[in-house]
Amino acid sequence: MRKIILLGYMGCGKSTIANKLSKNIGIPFVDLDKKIEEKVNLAINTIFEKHGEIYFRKLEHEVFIELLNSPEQLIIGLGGGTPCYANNHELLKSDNVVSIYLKASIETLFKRLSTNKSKRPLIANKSDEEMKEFIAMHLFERSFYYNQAQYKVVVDDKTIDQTVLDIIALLA
Ligand SMILES: Nc1ncnc2c1ncn2[C@@H]1O[C@H](COP(=O)(O)OP(=O)(O)OP(=O)(O)O)[C@@H](O)[C@H]1O
Ligand SMILES: O=C(O)C1=C[C@@H](O)[C@@H](O)[C@H](O)C1
Ligand SMILES: [Mg+2]
Repeated sequence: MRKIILLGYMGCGKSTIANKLSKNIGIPFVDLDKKIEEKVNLAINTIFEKHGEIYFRKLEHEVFIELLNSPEQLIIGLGGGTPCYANNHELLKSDNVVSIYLKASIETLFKRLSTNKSKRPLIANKSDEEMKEFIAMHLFERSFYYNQAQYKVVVDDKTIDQTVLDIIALLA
């Protein structure tokens, strides 16, 4: 069954948008980060601390494949780094997959992340200045992978509902 995949940088709104989209179109939403946490019964932060990022990326790949192979129709919200590791970007073009990059500017990401960074291990300990610099560099490095998505929706200056409507228009 078809999978609708939302991807993009931390804070671009994958979980928020996917939740609302799920309610609007009646397709269940699964958040990859949450699935990973459930599988090993540890928070993402703890997985990074205890086992390191390489372990996390292997787990992330495995759980992503499991979700893609599940028989149900699903909306899948990826983790911010998912497309950038383990050739996951190639899976964005699989049969029965609609992949959508939620594209946010550095300013939008900075605004959204600065109020809520403690659960995001890659930025949790950075000052505002360091964070801005980090987002700019990291987004640049990752853009190649994000741009492998089939569709792109710009989210800057849009409400949650506007972005959801843009996605519904793409799916029609
Ligand atoms: N117009 C908007 N669209 C989406 N999210 C918004 C919007 N305005 C504010 N936000 C806020 O941006 C924050 C980041 O959103 P969210 O957690 O959904 O991002 P994410 O892409 O799932 O991040 P992560 O990769 O870290 O899981 C949330 O606090 C959300 O409420
Ligand atoms: O951008 C990233 O690499 C990450 C984003 C989050 O969704 C989590 O998957 C984790 O914190 C790593
Ligand atoms: Mg999320």
